[in-house]
Formats: sequence, C-alpha cells, structure tokens
Amino acid sequence: MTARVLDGKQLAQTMRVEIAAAVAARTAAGKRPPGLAVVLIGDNKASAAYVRNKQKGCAEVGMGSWLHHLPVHTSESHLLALLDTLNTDPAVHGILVQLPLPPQIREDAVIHAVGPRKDVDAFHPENVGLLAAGFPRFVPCTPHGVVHLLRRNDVPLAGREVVVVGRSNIVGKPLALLMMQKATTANPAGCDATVTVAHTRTPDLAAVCRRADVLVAAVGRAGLITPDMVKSGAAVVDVGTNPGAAGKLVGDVDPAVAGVAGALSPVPGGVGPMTITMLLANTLRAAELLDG
Ligand SMILES: Nc1nc(=O)c2c([nH]1)NC[C@@H]1CN(c3ccc(C(=O)N[C@@H](CCC(=O)O)C(=O)O)cc3)C=[N+]21
Repeated sequence: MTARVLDGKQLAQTMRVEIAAAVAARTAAGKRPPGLAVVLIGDNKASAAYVRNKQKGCAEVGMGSWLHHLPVHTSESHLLALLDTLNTDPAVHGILVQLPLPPQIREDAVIHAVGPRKDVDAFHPENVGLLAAGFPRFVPCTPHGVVHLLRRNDVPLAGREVVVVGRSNIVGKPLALLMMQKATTANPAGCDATVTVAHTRTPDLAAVCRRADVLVAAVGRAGLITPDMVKSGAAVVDVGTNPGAAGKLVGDVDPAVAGVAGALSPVPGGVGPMTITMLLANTLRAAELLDG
C-alpha cells in the first residue's frame, strides 16, 4: 500500500480563495479590511520564514498586515507597551507574537497581554477556557488546520480511535479537546472522536499508536513515528517541524510510514500551510467580532 497524500498546500489554497471572497465582500460594504499585526523578536531563521509566509498569506486574501520586528535584546516592558498600542489600534484586528521568545521575556506575561478579542492564536487563558468549555471564540490555528485537513479529505472521525502524540498547549492539548468534543453550531470543529493522548511518559508508545484509526504526531522529534507503530490503513497527520539537513524542514513521521498508512499528511505541504490559512480565518473572524 502507499498512502493517499493529504495535501495541505492545495486545501490551504482552496480555503484562502473562500476567505478572500469574504474579505472582498466586507471591503465592498465599506468596512475596514481585516488586519494582522505580527511581532517577531530576534533573528531565528525558522521564525522569520514562518512570519514571511503569514504576511504573504495576508496579502493573498486582501488583508492588511504589519510586521513589528524587534531586536533580540528587547525588554519585556517594551514589548508589553507595543502590545498596548496594538490592542487599541482600530486597524489591527489580530495580534500574533511569534514564539519562542528570548529568555528575558516571560511567555506567560505576553500571552496575558494580547487582548483576548484580538488573540488570533487563541493562547490567552480566556480563549483557552472558552475552547475547553465547548464554545470557542477562536479555534487555535494548527489544531483547526488538522481538523479541516481530515474533514475535507473525508477521513471519518466520529466515534473513531484518535491518538494524539504530544500534549503541548499549542497543538496536542487543544487538538485533543476538538477531537473529543461534540460537533455543535457553537463548535463546528468538534469531532466526536474517541481520544487518547500519549506523551514522553507513556509506556509502550508503539502499542498505543497501533490502536489509532487516526494518528497525530505533534512532538518535535524527527522520525519518532515508525511503520511498526501504525495500523494498516490508518490516517497519519504529521505536525512535527524539526530542522533537518541543509535547512530542510522534517516532520515527526518516518517517510516509510507511507507504506502502511492509508492516508498521510506530509511535512512540508501538510499542516503548515493549513495553520497559516486558519490564522487568516481567525483574523477575518476577529474583524467580524470587532467591527460587525
Ligand atoms: N505565536 C505563534 N503562532 C504560531 O502559529 C507559531 C508560532 N508562534 N511559532 C512557531 C510555530 C510554527 N508554525 C508554523 C507555521 C507554518 C508553517 C509552514 O507554513 N510550513 C510549510 C513550509 C515551511 C518551510 O518549508 O520552511 C509547510 O509545512 O509546508 C510551519 C510552522 C507556526 N507557529
């Protein structure tokens, strides 16, 4: 068997066309174009590349975007002052502070300082709480991208065994919530799946993974998921973004898994482009919530 490719690049493009149409309709009605402010601190090469992709995405769908690129030694108070300004700027609907941050800046302080109505990452505790309770204001970008990628490729989720490997606040934990939640009008990203969350302290990870109809790897360890860990015909979603040889991006899934899986979302070209499209969707939603 060789797995069907879950093509995130193509689906991201299709969904950007839908978002662009909604943006155009707003502008035609005399509303402000949705605008995203991105804050990047320091010169991490991977971060700079992701930020460029985000700005390119905004331009593609007719949204405004501003990049605030601050030096690596920026103080926490300086960053918090900038966030205050962005929180009150009516042209800015979404704010994203690119992670990771340099050591003199506390991640927690920054997450609390982004106004929850402009928090398009959905990292603020108010938005985390709304998601956990089943009525999200913003659905976090990467988990939402995974759900759309599976849904729009007709991978069944309701009642199925989903194993999420990884328990981060950015991917594993919110994805497990969406997967276990009931699909409702307030929460259309709910999947009604049967969910197991595995992590570094899970004994016999391979045995847990082999139960999965849908296996999601979000750990950050290149090649962690090998063919022996995958049930024949399962759908496998690779969320890993590890630095590979020659500046190439590599996932958490060994490419040989394609010989066992029924469907596989690759790195690059899978979840990454979907993440950015969901960020654009959240920026549009922020504009709708703030401006009507
Ligand atoms: N506040 C914040 N929000 C984030 O959403 C956030 C963050 N910080 N810090 C870093 C991670 C990582 N992340 C990616 C987004 C897009 C791709 C992406 O577009 N990848 C492409 C190509 C990348 C390439 O080849 O260089 C792909 O997989 O095909 C990857 C990774 C967002 N993150």
